[in-house]
Parts: sequence; structure tokens; C-alpha cells
Amino acid sequence: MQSLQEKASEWSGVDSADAFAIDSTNLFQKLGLQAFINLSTNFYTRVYDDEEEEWFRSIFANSKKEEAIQNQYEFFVQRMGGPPLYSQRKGHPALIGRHRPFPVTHRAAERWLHHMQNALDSTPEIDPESKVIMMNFLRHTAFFLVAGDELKNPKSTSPV
Ligand code: HEM
Repeated sequence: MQSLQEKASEWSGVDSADAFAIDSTNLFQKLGLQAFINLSTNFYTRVYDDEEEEWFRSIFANSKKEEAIQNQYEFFVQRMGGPPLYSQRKGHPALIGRHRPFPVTHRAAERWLHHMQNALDSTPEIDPESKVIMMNFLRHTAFFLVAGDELKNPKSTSPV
């Protein structure tokens, strides 16, 4: 059986070496805290304003925008070489478990990545090379979460 990581690589088109290139360079040191705050603010502004794809925006209906921004940038900071801001406040990220209430489908991952690509493109504090490194990690992780989401409804299980 394919592991979640293998599914993530196949579906995202990003192999593990490219996804985890974030561990060979310290993006937090390079970019600084404000770049991460700006990126997550930019991203969630796009998500909460998504009028073209209302179904996507509705996934975030029970989350407060300001909290979602903080959750995301604190996680990115700690995952990309900075202090463990997220875990100090909330514990282990356990991303699959924390996404369990939400429908993290292939389509949702593509919409999430669409907003993230646009957010990166309009965050001038992040240089082009760092954007590529970040996007490879984010794309792989998005599909890792899709693979985790499918564990909720294993297709092989027969209905009872
Ligand atoms: C694939 C599509 C995705 C969907 C539909 C999705 C959806 C959501 C939603 C609805 C929340 C709740 C907002 C909040 O209260 O913080 C959330 C939280 C979060 N997401 Fe995602 N997400 C996706 C991908 C990702 C990816 C790729 C990452 C990391 C690389 C990520 C990291 C996080 C983190 C750290 C939180 C905060 C969790 C918490 O503290 O409860 N998400 N996501």
C-alpha cells in the first residue's frame, strides 16, 4: 500500500527531496518574521474574499480570520527555521488531525494552492528562489493532507 508521503508526491507532482528542501535552508533567517505575517495575511484575505468559489470560502466559515492568520504564520515560522511559536501556544501541529473537521479534497487543495501562489506572488518581501522552495513544500503538504483526509472514508471499506 502506498504511504501518505508517496501519495502526496504522486498527486502533487513534487518529490520528497524538493518538498523538504525547506530543511536545507533557513527561510526564517533569510526572510524575517514580518514576511511570514504578510504572507499569511495576504493568503487569508484572499480566502475570506473568495467570492468566485463560495464552497471554498465556506470551509473557513467557523474560523476567525485573525486567528487563522496567526495559526498559519506561527506554523510556517517554526517549520521554516524559526522559533517554535505555534507549538508553544497550541502543542504539536498534528496537521492531519487538525484538518479532520474539514473537507480537504483534491479540489480544495488546488484552490488553497491557487490562493497561496497568488499570495506569494504579491508578497515582495519574499525573493523568487524562496518562493519556489516554499511552494514545493506547500504543494506537497497540501496533497499529504488530501491523502490523510481520504483515511476518513477509506474507499476499500464496504458499507455496513
Ligand atoms: C489542502 C487544502 C487545505 C484546506 C482546505 C485547509 C483548511 C484549513 C482550515 C479550514 C483551517 C482552520 C482555520 C484556523 O482556525 O486556523 C486550517 C488550519 C490550519 N491549516 Fe490548513 N488547509 C489546507 C492546507 C494546509 C496546508 C498545506 C498547510 C501547511 C503547509 C496547512 C496548515 C494549517 C495550520 C497550521 C492550521 C492551524 C491549525 C490549528 O491550529 O487548529 N493547511 N486549515
